[in-house]
Amino acid sequence: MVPQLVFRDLTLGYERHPAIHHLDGMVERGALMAVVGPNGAGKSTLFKGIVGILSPLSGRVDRCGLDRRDIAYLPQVAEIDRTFPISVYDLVAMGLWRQTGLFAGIGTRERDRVHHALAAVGLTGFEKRPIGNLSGGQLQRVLFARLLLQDARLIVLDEPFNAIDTKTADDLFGLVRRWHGEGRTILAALHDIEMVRTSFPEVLLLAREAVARGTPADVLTPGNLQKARRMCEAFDDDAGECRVAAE
Ligand SMILES: Nc1ncnc2c1ncn2[C@@H]1O[C@H](COP(=O)(O)OP(=O)(O)OP(=O)(O)O)[C@@H](O)[C@H]1O
Repeated sequence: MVPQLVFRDLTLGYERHPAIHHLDGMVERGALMAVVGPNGAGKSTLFKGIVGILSPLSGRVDRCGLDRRDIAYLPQVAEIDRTFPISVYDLVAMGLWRQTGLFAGIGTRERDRVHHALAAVGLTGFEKRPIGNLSGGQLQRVLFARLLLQDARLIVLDEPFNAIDTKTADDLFGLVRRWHGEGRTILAALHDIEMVRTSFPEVLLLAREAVARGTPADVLTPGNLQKARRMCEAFDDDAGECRVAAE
């Protein structure tokens, strides 16, 4: 088993208030892991810690030699500023920064790759559209096209299938399967428990700390899901750092 991520007594939070407490564990290289939990369980916070947007309050995330540029991150759609004046083509082309650098020009080969990525998500012809004119599902397709170009070893997807129709979710999950087949490590925060049961080999149930981890059949039991709900409801958002450790 080769680790891709190791959490060592990881505590993450905001303004010294922990949102994720004392997480230990490991994600294997090539894993396809769903992260589930009630609203406010800390899924997005964990992902921000993994990709390095949020520094730990204590403990650490070991990325096992991955460079930041080897990590692709799809934030929740709600976090994307759709008023930003950028076209579909330019947003997708941003996925090439890792290879081309920020200020290098884009040549014919790169242009072809952008067009191929857009074709792969079914958006040929949308190149000039401002992102503000897209539907939610179309924007999610654009963001997946950008991920395609990033060619990352670790792909972190925060609620990638929320508020999109079944066809779009199926199409985009096809890309996730493809990445998994290529040996990339994939983490996805999801609320669709049925999708996790049918499509993910591994799941982490979070409620500010790890409640359970393993196969969907072992983790997604009524007892564990109820426990996670109770733990989230009982959590004190104003708690100081290391409250748990001090108890
Ligand atoms: N920028 C922030 N500043 C302060 N607190 C935050 C911030 N972002 C999240 N939190 C808090 O951290 C806790 C965990 O939130 P997080 O967004 O990680 O949960 P989540 O599991 O992703 O929830 P959801 O399923 O609703 O997206 C919540 O109590 C939330 O209010």
